[in-house]
Amino acid sequence: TQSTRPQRLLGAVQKKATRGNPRSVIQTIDQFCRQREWAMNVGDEKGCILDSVVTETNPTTVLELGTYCGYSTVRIASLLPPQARLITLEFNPDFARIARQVITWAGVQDKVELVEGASGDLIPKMKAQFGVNTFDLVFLDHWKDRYLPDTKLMEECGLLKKGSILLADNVICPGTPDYLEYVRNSPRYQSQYFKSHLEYTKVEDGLEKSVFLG
Ligand SMILES: Cn1cnc(CNC(=O)c2cc(-c3ccc(F)cc3)cc(O)c2O)c1
Ligand SMILES: [Mg+2]
Repeated sequence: TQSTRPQRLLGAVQKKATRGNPRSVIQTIDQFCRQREWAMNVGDEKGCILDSVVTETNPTTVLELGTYCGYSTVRIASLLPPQARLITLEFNPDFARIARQVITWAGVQDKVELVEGASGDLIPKMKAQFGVNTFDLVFLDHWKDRYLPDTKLMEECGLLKKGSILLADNVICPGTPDYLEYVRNSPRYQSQYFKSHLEYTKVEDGLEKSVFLG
């Protein structure tokens, strides 16, 4: 039977990346996506912007919406201080299965909790079921039409505090127009656009960083 692209990406990681070395896992995936097959990881260019936002935020509790193969999960987790934790939500069980193996290969599994399910169902359970108070940083990289409803849901569930950072991928390509309009016009957010390119291409894309003002 035919392998899937995530399975081939995992194969490259297990063949070429050094176990326990997150940077080598990231480098291997980027090389695979440039030389073999494009995949919808945040990628190296936008990944550097993600790294700088993570390090300047120095978060203890991070939420990632959309794990895919775990590329950004590994990127973020590798920058977290020892006690910090990252909860990542993935709807697709096939992606989740691959991501768990990428995360373990990178050796960051102790900082990461991967939860399978729909973000709209899981966000209201964060406090009671996952012991979360508020998130210092949220990385939005899942279905583009879920960015806005899930942001409103996080507000309603009291998961954001004054100073919480939302960092959204793909605000230009594929685009999240309703989300952008909301965070750029709402008095409850201070937003900033980081111009970049769609992963592994010359197409314009970017990250939107929005600070929740409370
Ligand atoms: C199926 N699925 C499970 N999770 C998701 C959420 N992610 C995306 O949809 C996504 C899509 C693209 C993209 C795809 C085709 C294209 F031509 C241009 C861009 C890039 C990204 O960085 C993404 O995050 C989709
Ligand atoms: Mg993306």
